[in-house]
Amino acid sequence: MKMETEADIRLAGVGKTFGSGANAVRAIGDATLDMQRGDFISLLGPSGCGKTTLLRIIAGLERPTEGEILVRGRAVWEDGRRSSEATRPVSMMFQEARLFPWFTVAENVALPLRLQGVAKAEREARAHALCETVGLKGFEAMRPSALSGGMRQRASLARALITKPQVLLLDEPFGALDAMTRDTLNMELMSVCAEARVTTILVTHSITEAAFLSDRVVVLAARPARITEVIEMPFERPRTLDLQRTTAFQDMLVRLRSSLTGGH
Ligand SMILES: Nc1ncnc2c1ncn2[C@@H]1O[C@H](COP(=O)(O)OP(=O)(O)OP(=O)(O)O)[C@@H](O)[C@H]1O
Repeated sequence: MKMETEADIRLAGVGKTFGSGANAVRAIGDATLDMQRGDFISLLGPSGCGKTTLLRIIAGLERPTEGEILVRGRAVWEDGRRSSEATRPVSMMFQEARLFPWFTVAENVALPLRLQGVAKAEREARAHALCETVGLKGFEAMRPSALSGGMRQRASLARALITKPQVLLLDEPFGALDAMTRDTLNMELMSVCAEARVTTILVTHSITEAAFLSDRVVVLAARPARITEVIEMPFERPRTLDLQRTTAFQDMLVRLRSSLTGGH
């Protein structure tokens, strides 16, 4: 069912309890949030507070026990069933690259198109073009085992983008990489998302990363995840790494840290 709504993503009173009775784990309390097309938000919160669960619910990988999620006006879950129509424009990327070792880089990147039944020539052309966009030109024919961790995440990002998603969900995608590689990939991510006006939600443990990339940072309290504050990042775009050295940015980090620790 298509409902009229302004928001690109709408969370309305979303809650999730795993298990029942004495073994019940309340992972998410009552999450309500609207995102417009092209918004970039980060979810920041203590470890185990339910960030990944919230992302999985939006992607349709996990069923909420309460509330509703709309993507572009369509309910992700209806009568307990996932709507593949609602999740079609959604792509998700994980901390580990999850590439298939027996496929080449280009084959891995093209895989979602193969699953959609796109013809080989078009798959290859699009995979090669995207490999170039994410800095993997010349590596298309290699196996993932021949790539560095950063390059594997580039391939993983290309695979997430190949279906031209309108919504991108990122679960600490560069968390395992060194700081320099992470900065580079974050810059590229920001420009790709801005260019295609992709609505993006990033789960991160890094306050700096959240402040640098986002339009708004959603601060979550410890389990069950509850949104305690939504803070605007009023920095002009396009942003460069120099922004991180400014007083305004440093002040924002202090503000975010204080919000994360509940003002203590
Ligand atoms: N399938 C499941 N069954 C039972 N409990 C679960 C399940 N998945 C997650 N949980 C619990 O829900 C809570 C939230 O987990 P989640 O992975 O969403 O947190 P997180 O904020 O992403 O953690 P981190 O920052 O450490 O990655 C945790 O207590 C976790 O143990």
